[in-house]
Amino acid sequence: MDKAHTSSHRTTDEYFKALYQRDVVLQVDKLTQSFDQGGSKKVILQDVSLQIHEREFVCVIGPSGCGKSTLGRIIAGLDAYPSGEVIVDKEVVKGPSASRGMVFQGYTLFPWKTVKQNVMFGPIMEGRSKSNAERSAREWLDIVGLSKYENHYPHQLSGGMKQRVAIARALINEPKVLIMDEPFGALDPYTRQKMQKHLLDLWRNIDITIVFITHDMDEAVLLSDRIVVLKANPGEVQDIIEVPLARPRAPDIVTDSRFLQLKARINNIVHNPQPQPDFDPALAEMPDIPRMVPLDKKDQQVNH
Ligand SMILES: Nc1ncnc2c1ncn2[C@@H]1O[C@H](COP(=O)(O)OP(=O)(O)OP(=O)(O)O)[C@@H](O)[C@H]1O
Repeated sequence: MDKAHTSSHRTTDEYFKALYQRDVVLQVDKLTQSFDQGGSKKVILQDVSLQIHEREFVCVIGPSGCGKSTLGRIIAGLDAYPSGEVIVDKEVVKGPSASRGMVFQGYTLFPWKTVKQNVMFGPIMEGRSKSNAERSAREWLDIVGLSKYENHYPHQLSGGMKQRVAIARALINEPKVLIMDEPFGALDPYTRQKMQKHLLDLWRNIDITIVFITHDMDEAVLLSDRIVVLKANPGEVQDIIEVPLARPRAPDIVTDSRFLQLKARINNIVHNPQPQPDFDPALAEMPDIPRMVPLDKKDQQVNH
Protein backbone atom coordinates (compact mmCIF):
# COMPACT_ATOMS: atom_id res chain seq x y z
CA MET A 1 0.00 0.00 0.00
CA ASP A 2 1.31 3.48 -0.88
CA LYS A 3 2.51 5.73 1.85
CA ALA A 4 -0.27 8.26 2.09
CA HIS A 5 0.41 11.80 3.16
CA THR A 6 -1.46 13.31 6.05
CA SER A 7 -2.84 16.83 5.94
CA SER A 8 0.31 18.11 7.61
CA HIS A 9 2.37 16.47 4.82
CA ARG A 10 3.62 13.75 7.12
CA THR A 11 3.67 10.30 5.66
CA THR A 12 1.51 7.75 7.42
CA ASP A 13 4.73 6.02 8.58
CA GLU A 14 5.62 9.23 10.41
CA TYR A 15 2.05 9.55 11.68
CA PHE A 16 2.14 6.09 13.28
CA LYS A 17 5.67 6.56 14.59
CA ALA A 18 4.49 9.69 16.42
CA LEU A 19 1.32 7.92 17.58
CA TYR A 20 3.27 5.04 19.17
CA GLN A 21 5.46 7.52 21.00
CA ARG A 22 2.46 8.96 22.83
CA ASP A 23 1.62 7.61 26.29
CA VAL A 24 -0.47 4.46 26.50
CA VAL A 25 -3.81 5.59 27.90
CA LEU A 26 -5.62 2.25 27.78
CA GLN A 27 -3.89 -1.02 28.49
CA VAL A 28 -5.68 -4.36 28.44
CA ASP A 29 -3.60 -7.32 29.62
CA LYS A 30 -4.68 -10.93 29.21
CA LEU A 31 -8.30 -10.03 29.85
CA THR A 32 -10.65 -12.97 30.20
CA GLN A 33 -14.38 -12.89 30.73
CA SER A 34 -16.84 -15.76 30.97
CA PHE A 35 -20.56 -16.02 31.59
CA ASP A 36 -22.89 -18.78 32.71
CA GLN A 37 -24.82 -19.90 29.67
CA GLY A 38 -27.27 -22.77 29.79
CA GLY A 39 -25.84 -24.02 33.08
CA SER A 40 -22.20 -24.06 32.01
CA LYS A 41 -19.48 -21.48 31.91
CA LYS A 42 -18.75 -20.06 28.47
CA VAL A 43 -15.51 -18.16 27.85
CA ILE A 44 -16.42 -14.99 25.96
CA LEU A 45 -13.11 -13.14 25.96
CA GLN A 46 -9.80 -14.95 26.29
CA ASP A 47 -6.41 -13.38 26.88
CA VAL A 48 -7.29 -10.12 25.16
CA SER A 49 -4.35 -7.72 25.23
CA LEU A 50 -4.23 -4.23 23.71
CA GLN A 51 -2.38 -0.97 24.10
CA ILE A 52 -4.08 2.19 22.94
CA HIS A 53 -2.29 5.50 22.84
CA GLU A 54 -3.40 8.99 23.78
CA ARG A 55 -5.67 10.61 21.19
CA GLU A 56 -5.84 7.43 19.17
CA PHE A 57 -9.06 6.46 17.39
CA VAL A 58 -9.46 2.69 17.51
CA CYS A 59 -12.37 0.69 16.14
CA VAL A 60 -13.18 -2.82 17.37
CA ILE A 61 -14.84 -5.10 14.86
CA GLY A 62 -15.58 -8.80 14.68
CA PRO A 63 -18.43 -11.22 14.10
CA SER A 64 -21.62 -10.98 16.08
CA GLY A 65 -21.20 -12.40 19.58
CA CYS A 66 -17.39 -12.23 19.61
CA GLY A 67 -17.43 -10.07 22.72
CA LYS A 68 -17.08 -6.50 21.41
CA SER A 69 -19.71 -5.07 23.76
CA THR A 70 -18.40 -7.22 26.60
CA LEU A 71 -14.95 -5.67 26.08
CA GLY A 72 -16.44 -2.16 25.90
CA ARG A 73 -18.44 -2.64 29.10
CA ILE A 74 -15.36 -3.89 30.96
CA ILE A 75 -13.25 -0.92 29.81
CA ALA A 76 -16.08 1.40 30.87
CA GLY A 77 -16.09 -0.28 34.28
CA LEU A 78 -19.69 -1.45 33.96
CA ASP A 79 -18.82 -5.15 34.33
CA ALA A 80 -16.33 -6.89 36.60
CA TYR A 81 -13.79 -9.24 35.03
CA PRO A 82 -12.41 -12.39 36.61
CA SER A 83 -8.85 -12.27 35.27
CA GLY A 84 -6.45 -10.03 33.48
CA GLU A 85 -6.06 -6.32 33.96
CA VAL A 86 -7.50 -3.17 32.41
CA ILE A 87 -5.67 0.09 33.09
CA VAL A 88 -6.93 3.50 31.99
CA ASP A 89 -4.82 6.56 32.59
CA LYS A 90 -2.54 4.56 34.92
CA GLU A 91 -5.45 3.35 37.12
CA VAL A 92 -6.75 -0.20 37.26
CA VAL A 93 -10.41 -0.26 36.17
CA LYS A 94 -12.54 -1.42 39.06
CA GLY A 95 -15.82 0.32 38.25
CA PRO A 96 -17.22 3.32 36.40
CA SER A 97 -15.22 6.54 36.56
CA ALA A 98 -15.28 10.00 35.07
CA SER A 99 -12.09 9.07 33.17
CA ARG A 100 -14.18 6.80 30.94
CA GLY A 101 -17.27 7.94 29.04
CA MET A 102 -19.67 5.65 27.23
CA VAL A 103 -22.14 6.14 24.40
CA PHE A 104 -24.40 3.23 23.44
CA GLN A 105 -26.45 2.45 20.36
CA GLY A 106 -29.72 2.56 22.28
CA TYR A 107 -30.70 6.08 23.22
CA THR A 108 -29.91 6.24 26.90
CA LEU A 109 -30.94 9.80 27.70
CA PHE A 110 -33.21 10.33 30.68
CA PRO A 111 -36.59 10.89 29.00
CA TRP A 112 -37.92 13.02 31.86
CA LYS A 113 -34.99 15.45 31.74
CA THR A 114 -34.43 18.19 29.17
CA VAL A 115 -31.42 18.11 26.86
CA LYS A 116 -29.56 20.54 29.12
CA GLN A 117 -30.45 18.60 32.27
CA ASN A 118 -29.23 15.39 30.64
CA VAL A 119 -25.88 16.96 29.84
CA MET A 120 -25.61 18.48 33.32
CA PHE A 121 -26.12 15.10 34.95
CA GLY A 122 -22.42 14.10 35.26
CA PRO A 123 -21.17 17.39 36.76
CA ILE A 124 -24.10 17.50 39.21
CA MET A 125 -23.32 13.94 40.31
CA GLU A 126 -19.71 15.03 40.81
CA GLY A 127 -20.92 17.69 43.21
CA ARG A 128 -20.49 20.73 40.98
CA SER A 129 -22.90 23.61 41.54
CA LYS A 130 -25.99 23.90 39.36
CA SER A 131 -24.79 27.12 37.75
CA ASN A 132 -21.35 25.66 37.04
CA ALA A 133 -22.87 22.48 35.55
CA GLU A 134 -25.29 24.56 33.50
CA ARG A 135 -22.46 26.67 32.10
CA SER A 136 -20.50 23.56 31.07
CA ALA A 137 -23.62 21.93 29.60
CA ARG A 138 -24.26 25.01 27.47
CA GLU A 139 -20.65 24.96 26.23
CA TRP A 140 -20.95 21.32 25.23
CA LEU A 141 -24.34 21.79 23.61
CA ASP A 142 -22.80 24.59 21.60
CA ILE A 143 -19.94 22.30 20.53
CA VAL A 144 -22.35 19.59 19.32
CA GLY A 145 -24.56 22.23 17.68
CA LEU A 146 -27.64 21.77 19.87
CA SER A 147 -27.80 25.03 21.82
CA LYS A 148 -31.23 25.80 20.42
CA TYR A 149 -32.58 22.54 21.80
CA GLU A 150 -31.44 22.83 25.41
CA ASN A 151 -35.01 22.88 26.74
CA HIS A 152 -36.31 20.11 24.50
CA TYR A 153 -37.01 16.62 25.82
CA PRO A 154 -35.38 13.57 24.19
CA HIS A 155 -38.64 12.46 22.51
CA GLN A 156 -38.65 15.76 20.60
CA LEU A 157 -35.27 14.99 18.99
CA SER A 158 -34.18 12.92 15.99
CA GLY A 159 -31.91 9.89 16.50
CA GLY A 160 -28.81 11.82 15.39
CA MET A 161 -29.62 14.67 17.77
CA LYS A 162 -30.12 12.26 20.67
CA GLN A 163 -26.68 10.78 19.99
CA ARG A 164 -25.14 14.27 19.90
CA VAL A 165 -26.66 14.89 23.33
CA ALA A 166 -25.30 11.52 24.50
CA ILE A 167 -21.84 12.50 23.22
CA ALA A 168 -22.04 15.89 24.98
CA ARG A 169 -23.22 14.14 28.16
CA ALA A 170 -20.19 11.84 28.03
CA LEU A 171 -17.63 14.49 27.05
CA ILE A 172 -18.68 17.05 29.67
CA ASN A 173 -16.97 14.81 32.25
CA GLU A 174 -13.70 15.21 30.30
CA PRO A 175 -12.98 11.48 30.08
CA LYS A 176 -9.58 10.27 28.90
CA VAL A 177 -11.25 7.50 26.91
CA LEU A 178 -14.63 7.56 25.20
CA ILE A 179 -16.09 4.12 24.53
CA MET A 180 -18.75 4.08 21.84
CA ASP A 181 -20.74 0.90 21.27
CA GLU A 182 -22.41 0.99 17.84
CA PRO A 183 -23.43 4.60 18.50
CA PHE A 184 -24.67 5.21 14.97
CA GLY A 185 -26.07 1.74 14.35
CA ALA A 186 -29.70 2.86 14.54
CA LEU A 187 -29.30 5.93 12.32
CA ASP A 188 -30.23 6.22 8.66
CA PRO A 189 -27.22 6.23 6.27
CA TYR A 190 -27.32 10.01 5.66
CA THR A 191 -27.46 10.89 9.38
CA ARG A 192 -24.84 8.27 10.09
CA GLN A 193 -22.44 9.85 7.61
CA LYS A 194 -23.05 13.30 9.12
CA MET A 195 -22.45 11.91 12.62
CA GLN A 196 -19.22 10.21 11.54
CA LYS A 197 -17.90 13.53 10.24
CA HIS A 198 -19.09 15.34 13.36
CA LEU A 199 -17.35 12.81 15.59
CA LEU A 200 -14.09 13.07 13.61
CA ASP A 201 -14.26 16.87 13.90
CA LEU A 202 -14.75 16.57 17.66
CA TRP A 203 -11.96 14.03 18.01
CA ARG A 204 -9.52 16.21 16.05
CA ASN A 205 -10.22 19.17 18.26
CA ILE A 206 -10.31 17.73 21.77
CA ASP A 207 -7.91 15.61 23.75
CA ILE A 208 -9.77 12.31 23.63
CA THR A 209 -9.01 8.68 22.87
CA ILE A 210 -11.89 6.83 21.25
CA VAL A 211 -12.66 3.10 21.32
CA PHE A 212 -15.46 2.65 18.82
CA ILE A 213 -17.29 -0.66 18.45
CA THR A 214 -18.93 -1.28 15.10
CA HIS A 215 -20.11 -3.96 12.71
CA ASP A 216 -19.63 -1.68 9.77
CA MET A 217 -16.37 -2.11 7.85
CA ASP A 218 -16.71 1.22 6.00
CA GLU A 219 -17.24 2.99 9.29
CA ALA A 220 -14.23 1.27 10.87
CA VAL A 221 -11.87 2.16 8.01
CA LEU A 222 -13.21 5.70 7.70
CA LEU A 223 -12.77 6.50 11.40
CA SER A 224 -9.81 4.52 12.68
CA ASP A 225 -6.14 4.96 13.24
CA ARG A 226 -6.10 1.24 14.00
CA ILE A 227 -8.70 -1.50 13.83
CA VAL A 228 -8.79 -4.30 16.40
CA VAL A 229 -10.29 -7.40 14.82
CA LEU A 230 -11.73 -9.88 17.29
CA LYS A 231 -12.53 -13.47 16.44
CA ALA A 232 -15.33 -15.38 18.10
CA ASN A 233 -15.62 -18.43 20.39
CA PRO A 234 -13.78 -17.38 22.38
CA GLY A 235 -13.27 -13.69 21.66
CA GLU A 236 -9.57 -13.18 20.99
CA VAL A 237 -7.59 -10.50 19.21
CA GLN A 238 -7.26 -11.79 15.66
CA ASP A 239 -5.31 -8.85 14.31
CA ILE A 240 -4.64 -5.16 14.86
CA ILE A 241 -4.51 -3.25 11.60
CA GLU A 242 -3.16 0.22 10.94
CA VAL A 243 -5.26 2.38 8.61
CA PRO A 244 -2.69 4.28 6.54
CA LEU A 245 -5.13 6.75 5.00
CA ALA A 246 -4.46 10.47 5.24
CA ARG A 247 -6.61 12.66 7.45
CA PRO A 248 -8.90 14.47 7.28
CA ARG A 249 -10.85 11.80 5.40
CA ALA A 250 -13.70 12.99 3.23
CA PRO A 251 -16.83 10.79 3.08
CA ASP A 252 -16.08 9.90 -0.56
CA ILE A 253 -12.86 8.19 0.55
CA VAL A 254 -15.01 5.03 0.75
CA THR A 255 -14.67 4.74 -3.05
CA ASP A 256 -10.88 5.24 -3.08
CA SER A 257 -9.00 2.15 -4.28
CA ARG A 258 -6.72 2.06 -1.20
CA PHE A 259 -9.77 2.23 1.05
CA LEU A 260 -11.39 -0.62 -0.84
CA GLN A 261 -8.23 -2.73 -0.73
CA LEU A 262 -7.92 -2.28 3.01
CA LYS A 263 -11.60 -3.06 3.53
CA ALA A 264 -11.25 -6.25 1.48
CA ARG A 265 -8.23 -7.26 3.57
CA ILE A 266 -10.10 -6.73 6.84
CA ASN A 267 -13.18 -8.48 5.49
CA ASN A 268 -11.00 -11.44 4.69
CA ILE A 269 -9.51 -11.49 8.20
CA VAL A 270 -12.96 -11.25 9.83
CA HIS A 271 -14.52 -13.95 7.67
CA ASN A 272 -11.56 -16.29 7.37
CA PRO A 273 -10.07 -16.35 10.86
CA GLN A 274 -6.76 -18.13 11.23
CA PRO A 275 -6.75 -21.42 13.11
CA GLN A 276 -6.61 -20.92 16.85
CA PRO A 277 -3.20 -21.34 18.47
CA ASP A 278 -4.37 -24.46 20.33
CA PHE A 279 -5.76 -25.92 17.14
CA ASP A 280 -4.09 -29.27 16.40
CA PRO A 281 -1.94 -28.52 13.30
CA ALA A 282 -2.25 -32.17 12.26
CA LEU A 283 -5.94 -31.49 11.65
CA ALA A 284 -5.22 -28.69 9.18
CA GLU A 285 -4.28 -31.08 6.38
CA MET A 286 -6.37 -34.18 6.68
CA PRO A 287 -4.99 -36.94 4.39
CA ASP A 288 -7.11 -38.88 1.92
CA ILE A 289 -7.36 -42.38 3.40
CA PRO A 290 -6.56 -45.16 0.91
CA ARG A 291 -8.80 -48.20 1.08
CA MET A 292 -6.99 -50.82 3.18
CA VAL A 293 -9.15 -53.80 2.32
CA PRO A 294 -10.16 -54.68 -1.29
CA LEU A 295 -13.83 -54.10 -2.05
CA ASP A 296 -15.78 -57.14 -3.16
CA LYS A 297 -17.31 -57.00 -6.65
CA LYS A 298 -20.80 -55.94 -5.51
CA ASP A 299 -19.49 -52.97 -3.50
CA GLN A 300 -17.20 -51.80 -6.34
CA GLN A 301 -20.30 -50.77 -8.31
CA VAL A 302 -21.30 -48.39 -5.53
CA ASN A 303 -19.74 -44.97 -5.80
CA HIS A 304 -17.58 -44.58 -2.66
N1 LIG B 1 -24.31 -10.60 31.14
C1 LIG B 1 -24.22 -11.66 30.34
N2 LIG B 1 -24.57 -12.90 30.76
C2 LIG B 1 -24.46 -13.98 29.97
N3 LIG B 1 -23.97 -13.94 28.70
C3 LIG B 1 -23.63 -12.72 28.22
C4 LIG B 1 -23.72 -11.54 29.01
N4 LIG B 1 -23.27 -10.49 28.26
C5 LIG B 1 -22.92 -11.00 27.07
N5 LIG B 1 -23.13 -12.33 27.05
C6 LIG B 1 -22.83 -13.23 25.94
O1 LIG B 1 -21.51 -12.96 25.52
C7 LIG B 1 -21.39 -13.13 24.12
C8 LIG B 1 -20.76 -11.91 23.55
O2 LIG B 1 -21.69 -10.84 23.63
P1 LIG B 1 -21.36 -9.38 23.15
O3 LIG B 1 -22.62 -8.58 23.22
O4 LIG B 1 -20.17 -8.88 23.87
O5 LIG B 1 -20.93 -9.64 21.64
P2 LIG B 1 -20.78 -8.59 20.44
O6 LIG B 1 -19.55 -8.97 19.69
O7 LIG B 1 -20.89 -7.20 20.95
O8 LIG B 1 -22.09 -8.96 19.60
P3 LIG B 1 -22.93 -8.07 18.58
O9 LIG B 1 -21.98 -7.68 17.49
O10 LIG B 1 -23.99 -9.00 18.11
O11 LIG B 1 -23.45 -6.89 19.35
C9 LIG B 1 -22.77 -13.45 23.61
O12 LIG B 1 -22.86 -14.85 23.45
C10 LIG B 1 -23.67 -12.96 24.71
O13 LIG B 1 -24.86 -13.71 24.73
